[in-house]
Amino acid sequence: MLLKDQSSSAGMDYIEMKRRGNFTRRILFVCVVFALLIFMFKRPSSISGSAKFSMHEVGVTHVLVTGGAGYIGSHAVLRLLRDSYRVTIVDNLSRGNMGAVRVLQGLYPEPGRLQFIHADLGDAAAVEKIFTENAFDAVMHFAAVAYVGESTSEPLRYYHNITSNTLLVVKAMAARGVKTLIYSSTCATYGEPDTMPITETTPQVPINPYGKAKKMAEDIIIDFSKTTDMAVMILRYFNVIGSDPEGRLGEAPRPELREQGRISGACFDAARGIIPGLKVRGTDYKTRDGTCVRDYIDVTDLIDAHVKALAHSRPGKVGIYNVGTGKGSSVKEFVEACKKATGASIKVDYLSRRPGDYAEVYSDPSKILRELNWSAKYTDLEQSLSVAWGWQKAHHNGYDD
Ligand SMILES: O=c1ccn([C@@H]2O[C@H](COP(=O)(O)OP(=O)(O)O[C@H]3OC[C@@H](O)[C@H](O)[C@H]3O)[C@@H](O)[C@H]2O)c(=O)[nH]1
Repeated sequence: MLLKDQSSSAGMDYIEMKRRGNFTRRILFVCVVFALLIFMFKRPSSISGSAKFSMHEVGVTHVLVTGGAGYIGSHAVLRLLRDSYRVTIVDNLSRGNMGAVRVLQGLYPEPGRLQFIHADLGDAAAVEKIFTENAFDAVMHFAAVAYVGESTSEPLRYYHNITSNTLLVVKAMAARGVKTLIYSSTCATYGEPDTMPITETTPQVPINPYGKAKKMAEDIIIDFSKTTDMAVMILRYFNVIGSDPEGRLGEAPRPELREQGRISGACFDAARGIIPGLKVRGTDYKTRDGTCVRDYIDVTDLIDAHVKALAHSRPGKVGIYNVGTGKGSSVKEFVEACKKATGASIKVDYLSRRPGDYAEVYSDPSKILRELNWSAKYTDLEQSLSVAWGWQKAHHNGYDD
């Protein structure tokens, strides 16, 4: 009986152990499945990224940079190459500089790292060919004419170059299944808002053809993105200044466009004595000193925002961000900072208002901080201008030196 009881108890123990073993295996199996599900959902898809992964790690290696020979585009190419991306530049060299491309080629001579294509984005056949012959993972679309004053005297050039060319780029991307677009937009799309600072939900009421053309390009991109799983990031830049802190690249506007040019170029030209003095356009605005107020953002910070935008882009999602410092400086304050940075006594002439200008714009950059963990680091105007002046002094004739 005892024996029987013992054997029966041993049998019971064996059954109990087996039951517990099965139970443990089941729990383990459920845990493994659960862990796998968490891993799959947390892992970014091949095109999108996350804060932890660079786009390169998750699969984006080849970026098309339109306007990569230009001031902002060339700085973007430098950063992308530094971060191990493959880059193709397409530029019609109407405003950009082959000299900038040569600098980049010299820094990254390895075959396959940097390709340059001389083409106009208004040439539909050329654009189609570029997209057919290359497999791009993402496009950073910088190429554009970008002078507010010029846009009022040559509006058709602006609608063609900005709006129509963007349409062709987006069409080509759609045809070839390129799923990530980082678009260079502008604070000029807001026009002259009643309240400051400008948030991304501030109504866009552009007052010059430049701002209107960019707003239309934004609309094209946003409407198209609703019909696809394209990942879109629209960055609305404020006023870009500065240059590569290592002095490899700079801003070299076309000499023939001097009269149309931006305040930074005009200040440097005046400091170098290339032009007799700086023309300040408008002193009767309702601002603290009567001159226009702008939010000056360093190009190094701006490009960092692009890299973060690329990393955070998600299929089927459109992200819209202001890229600025959140601080406004008047033209007079800008000129004072430029005088200190260059050590030159810049002669200033005060003229009437420039057509298309708005009195005051500065950004609320809190959305981009919150969502992309980006904020401007180089917020000292004089410091940014000193860095840019370093390149300007060494390149009296731009990239031709
Ligand atoms: O020679 C000059 C140039 C400019 N200015 C003034 O300086 C201020 C800034 O003008 P800029 O031309 O440098 O810049 P804007 O504000 O017109 O547009 C700029 O910022 C937004 C970007 O998207 C545009 O591409 C860029 O041109 C304006 O008040 C303008 O009238 C001068 O007083 N003299």
